[in-house]
Amino acid sequence: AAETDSPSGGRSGALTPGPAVAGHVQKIDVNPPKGTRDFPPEDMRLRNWLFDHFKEVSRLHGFEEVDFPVLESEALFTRKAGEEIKDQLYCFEDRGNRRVALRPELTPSLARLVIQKGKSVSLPLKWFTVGQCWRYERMTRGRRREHYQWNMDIIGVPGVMAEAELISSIVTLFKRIGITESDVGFKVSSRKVLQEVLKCYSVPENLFGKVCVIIDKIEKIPVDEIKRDLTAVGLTQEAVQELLQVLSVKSLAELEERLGSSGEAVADLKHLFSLAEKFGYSKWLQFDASVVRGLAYYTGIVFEGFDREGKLRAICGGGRYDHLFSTFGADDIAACGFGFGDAVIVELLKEKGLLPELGLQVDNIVCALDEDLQGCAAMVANILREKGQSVDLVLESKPLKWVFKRAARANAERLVLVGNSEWQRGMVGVKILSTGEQYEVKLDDLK
Ligand SMILES: Nc1ccc(Br)nc1
Repeated sequence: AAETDSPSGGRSGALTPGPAVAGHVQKIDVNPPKGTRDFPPEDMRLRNWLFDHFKEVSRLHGFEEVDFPVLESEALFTRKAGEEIKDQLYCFEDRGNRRVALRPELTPSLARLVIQKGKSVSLPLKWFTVGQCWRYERMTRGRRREHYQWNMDIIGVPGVMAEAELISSIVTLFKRIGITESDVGFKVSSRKVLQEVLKCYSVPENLFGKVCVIIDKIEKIPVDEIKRDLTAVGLTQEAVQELLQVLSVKSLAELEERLGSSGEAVADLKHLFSLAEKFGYSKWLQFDASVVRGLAYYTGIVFEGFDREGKLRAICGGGRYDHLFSTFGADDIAACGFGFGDAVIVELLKEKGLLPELGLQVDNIVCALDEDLQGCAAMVANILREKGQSVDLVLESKPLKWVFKRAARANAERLVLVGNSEWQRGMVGVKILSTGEQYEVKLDDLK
């Protein structure tokens, strides 16, 4: 039966456990909650491989790691701009009657911590985190409800060197995992383009976020719906027309013709593209006036990483958010950042045949040949572990055939066998599994 959320919040369907029948326990549903994932060892190795690259790139760029609770006050995310992220908030009332939410994104938590730290931290801040983010979406669309996001943020730098540095970080990541500029690119624009157009039509500043959120849907819903939604928030037909035209501008030169050279939008974008030359990633960037991103708080440069074959959703996205802090009642601080999810990138690596082969790897299997030598085997394991060697210690009596099979599965370097006669002479048996070479070695010489 199709899985649907029943009003009671339970789930109907073939696998849902029924009530315990008197005398025996009904088998539980061993799958994780709808829209969530387990990470069994082979998936966890891939996740760690990816996250280790995230963290190494952040370290290379001089960023400090931070973290926040996955549970936040709902107030952090209740922006009134019609964002999808708010419609899908995984929120509830806790036992203390507090409105809380599983975070749908990391930037508001980061802003909260920066405000909390206040003058005790010196700007600029370069902070990064990798954290799980949540959304509650009716499973009718069968989409995931959680993913992990790598975020890097620069707080306190108003100039576009900050955005250039963030894009440099992402390019570095792509290169490390074998993705090139022929596989992906970055669409770059600035929300100041929209701001300058809206200003010409005397559209009140407080509508800016809403207009951007509507326009972000331009490739997802019919243009007539976009026009209707823009009109509904109070834009005139002329303003709507001009907005849609400026979004179809094909080059920075054409944008400059349209908006003039004196505006910040053109200046910022020209500066960013010239910095891209210096950073060496010009080939990765393209101006695309239609990029606005779907988060209400962006105020300047926005960018998103895309796959050139056009098969996948955006790989990453980010931009400048210079007024987020004042929405939390604090003084504004110039800021920019990006989010990079753990799902689309893995789909891209699969497409490109770039998934790494990450088998279990252990240095030694240590095995007692007799039940009463288990303690001696533990001593051997200890000696090796103190030398930094990984040891899979066989914990119960097993036939040698089983031990060899486990050693092969663990891709072990060597097998260390603790036998009675050898032990009496202070020796253990060693077998190098790659060559079959076999020898005895004194315990003290084991390394
Ligand atoms: N914001 C958000 C959270 C979780 C997933 Br899956 N996608 C987007």
